[in-house]
Amino acid sequence: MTQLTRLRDEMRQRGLDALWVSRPANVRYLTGFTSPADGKVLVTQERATLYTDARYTVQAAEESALPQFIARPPATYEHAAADVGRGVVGFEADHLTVAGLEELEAAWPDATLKAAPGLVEELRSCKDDREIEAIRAAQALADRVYAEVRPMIRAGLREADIALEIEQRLRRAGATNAFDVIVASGPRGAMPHGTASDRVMQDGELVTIDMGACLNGYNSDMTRTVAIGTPTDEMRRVYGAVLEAEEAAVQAVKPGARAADLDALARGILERHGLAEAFAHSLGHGVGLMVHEAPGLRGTSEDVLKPGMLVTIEPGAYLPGVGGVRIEDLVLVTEDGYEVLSQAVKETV
Ligand SMILES: CSCC[C@H](N)C(=O)N1CCC[C@H]1C(=O)O
Repeated sequence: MTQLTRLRDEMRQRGLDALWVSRPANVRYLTGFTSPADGKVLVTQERATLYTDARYTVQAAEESALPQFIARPPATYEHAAADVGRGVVGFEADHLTVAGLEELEAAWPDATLKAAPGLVEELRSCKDDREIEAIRAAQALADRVYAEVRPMIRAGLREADIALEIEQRLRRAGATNAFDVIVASGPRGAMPHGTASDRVMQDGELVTIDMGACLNGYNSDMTRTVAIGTPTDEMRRVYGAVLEAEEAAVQAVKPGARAADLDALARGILERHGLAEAFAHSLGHGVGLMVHEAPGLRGTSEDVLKPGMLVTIEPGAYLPGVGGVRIEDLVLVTEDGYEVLSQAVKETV
């Protein structure tokens, strides 16, 4: 079943005659258009039209098989009005701004606009073979770059030197950073989003590297924590606890597993090590056209894992003023279990 066919089924079930798609990752998913921030899609049961402007006339025609209408609002909305008519039109309430909604209401006075959050995101959460191969390739590149850069993580270099090496190598290979590289050394390891700073790394420290490649629009995401020299007994103990939680959660990945249960499994292990408070975020998230997408692996999630989902498993422990550890793998949910896509070595510290 194609993406549009699946989407139309969902729209029927929700009583939508049309869907106005504004979130860039969703626009890209449905159209293949690689500048989706400047595109929108109107999907009905009969038609799907990509709307973009004249800067993209050639590009959109090259990239998308969908019919295109090149214009800017209000001409965009005037054209779409013919398909919208008096129907019920879903909009992406978790993306469209209030001003954007007001524009649609003014342009389509006869239509009924209805919040339809998460419709395309739900479809995107299960990847097809082409998408899985794209993410596999992004992760393989990230693994290779990590292996090349790992020997450079030593006392006397700045965190930023490591991030720069990673970014340059990804770019030479035709990719970009999926997000600003996190290089958090020593006490900065207590910052889960500690993007690389000018701090000079020192002997006896742990260093957390969280990196991803974005290749052909698809992302990877992986974290390793490594030691420079010999870290303190306390940090070695924390590392062991995080590794235990990470491996247990990975091994529990399978179709039917509840995301909330996976989070609780990892959290329970860290709690037994006295690190419940130190695990300051959720266990993981889906990865695809966006670095963070469905499913959410957190305590409040109602998501259940299905084959084709690609998720991170990334428990961490953060001790303010002391340091931190995070270990993250990118894991594919298979028909009968899981496959770990991230292959970078996990070191003993
Ligand atoms: C800014 S993107 C961060 C990527 C990273 N692997 C990640 O997803 N996380 C690091 C801390 C927890 C988790 C998050 O929820 O941001």
